[in-house]
Amino acid sequence: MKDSTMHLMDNEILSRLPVPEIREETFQHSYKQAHRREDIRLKPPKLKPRYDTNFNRDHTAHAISFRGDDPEGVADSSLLGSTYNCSLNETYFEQCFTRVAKIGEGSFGEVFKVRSKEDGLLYAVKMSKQLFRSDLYRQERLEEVRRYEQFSGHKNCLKFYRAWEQEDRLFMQMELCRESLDSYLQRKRNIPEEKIWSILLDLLLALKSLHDRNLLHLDIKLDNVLIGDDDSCKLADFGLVIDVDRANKNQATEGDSRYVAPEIMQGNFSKAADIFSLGIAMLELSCYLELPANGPLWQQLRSGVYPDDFLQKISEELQHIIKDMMTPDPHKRPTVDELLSNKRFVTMLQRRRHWELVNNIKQVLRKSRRLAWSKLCNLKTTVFKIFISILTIFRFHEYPSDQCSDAYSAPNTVEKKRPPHLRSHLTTSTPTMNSSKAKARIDFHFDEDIDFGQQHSTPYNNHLSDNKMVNSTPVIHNHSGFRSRRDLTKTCFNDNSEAISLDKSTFSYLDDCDSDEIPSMRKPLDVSSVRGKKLFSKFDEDTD
Ligand SMILES: Nc1ncnc2c1ncn2[C@@H]1O[C@H](COP(=O)(O)OP(=O)(O)OP(=O)(O)O)[C@@H](O)[C@H]1O
Ligand SMILES: [Mg+2]
Repeated sequence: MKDSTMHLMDNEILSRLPVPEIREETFQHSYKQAHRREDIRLKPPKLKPRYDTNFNRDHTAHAISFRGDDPEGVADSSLLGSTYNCSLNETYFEQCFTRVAKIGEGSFGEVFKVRSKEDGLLYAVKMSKQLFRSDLYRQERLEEVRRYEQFSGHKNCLKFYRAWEQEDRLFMQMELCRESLDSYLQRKRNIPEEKIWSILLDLLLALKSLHDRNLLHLDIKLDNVLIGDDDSCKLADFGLVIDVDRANKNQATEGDSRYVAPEIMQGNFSKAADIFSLGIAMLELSCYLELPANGPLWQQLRSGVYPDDFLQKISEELQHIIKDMMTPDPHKRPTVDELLSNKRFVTMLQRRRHWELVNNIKQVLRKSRRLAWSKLCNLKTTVFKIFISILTIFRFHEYPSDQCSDAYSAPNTVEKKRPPHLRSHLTTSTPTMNSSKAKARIDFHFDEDIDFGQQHSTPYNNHLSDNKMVNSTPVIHNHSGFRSRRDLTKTCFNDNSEAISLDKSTFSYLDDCDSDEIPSMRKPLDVSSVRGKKLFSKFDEDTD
């Protein structure tokens, strides 16, 4: 009886909400990378920039800022600091930063951890993946700069330093955060409820600053929340932010389908859509639930059917607030102010204010310690370089040369007994830098000698057979019920979207790696978002 009722309810839900039409490969950036060469052959040549400016003809970097009078947001190079010499052949990025590592990638940008040559501190630089192909595309990217500048002063929004464009690409220098909330969840799995309340409060405060200005974020998800040095959560990725008054389906772009509010499918954009996304993100965070990207479970979560067995783990108070935020009817969802007036948040805010001074002092101390350490590191590096130079002069030391690799092919040499050596030239998927220095060369020691060319995707993917790529947004074909993220940690998907189990032997080359750590190890370079995917196709058909 119960089954048939559920069945009827499912059918009713299915007829009510359009399902996002998302094909598997839209989630699989790595998949796209693997087929990149063929793609290039079939595609017409890339469009040349069409916008009518003279800025990049001379390849000089130009600062972008909306803080001045210019509504176009274009400022001169003086804002870029004194270190930059535009007559040199190197880009501003190369001249002023040392690239430490690639820390993230989304649908629009690649993010690098860098050290500034100006002050020796670490920052994050987000570089747009695609060249500006049109004025509109460039304006859209620049809009993100405007929003970052607007919210940079808020404690719970990502701090922004400067932006510039060079060679038809946008660069943004931002505070470096420890990790995203998504990778934090992947690492911790069971986050204490106290912490979840604190995260929710941080994000509500960030969202309030947007909603008070009549702006919508439209891409709230765990991947777009970063954890700062002071342990607070910061809302990031303002690429889809839009004014409520302009928010209709022609101007706005919907975010990740896992977090999208149901009414967005009807082209109805409002502040309530952000509340829904935050609510479902909190459900994922507190219950470690794998959010579906489409299908019946996607429908259920948007129709007032909640995964009660998962929700049992958390207090009724938290359950209640999450369910409220996920109410299917956008008009019945609480606003940010209503949520913040909850007694619990009021008490938490009072306590925070009480400790504000102590926390600020702690933060200043931490920053000065880091600054002193980075100066010390610079000093150590200089001393070491001088020492090596002296040794080289007296021929006690030789710099490694490319000839070294020949030793591996020489028979009966000592080197042959070394562990097999894999050389991979990792470059970004967007080779912007002319200088060969820009290509980070990384050597890995794995089981076999493999050279896999110049793709940027994570090398361990290549140990799996072709296209068994793992992505942070896998398409789930199991509709039997809600799943914990834990269930997917040892699963990846093959060409036919069939789940394949990954056991530790698959990753045997990761010798001392605990199998539980596998997912987080392969996570960082995955593309998390399906932003910009057209979800309206069904709606469009219906209305046409
Ligand atoms: N300041 C930062 N510090 C640390 N990591 C960062 C920072 N900015 C971005 N990242 C990492 O890089 C990833 C991609 O960044 P971001 O979301 O800004 O790019 P995007 O292309 O706009 O993404 P999306 O696909 O969500 O639209 C983030 O999910 C995060 O993991
Ligand atoms: Mg993002």
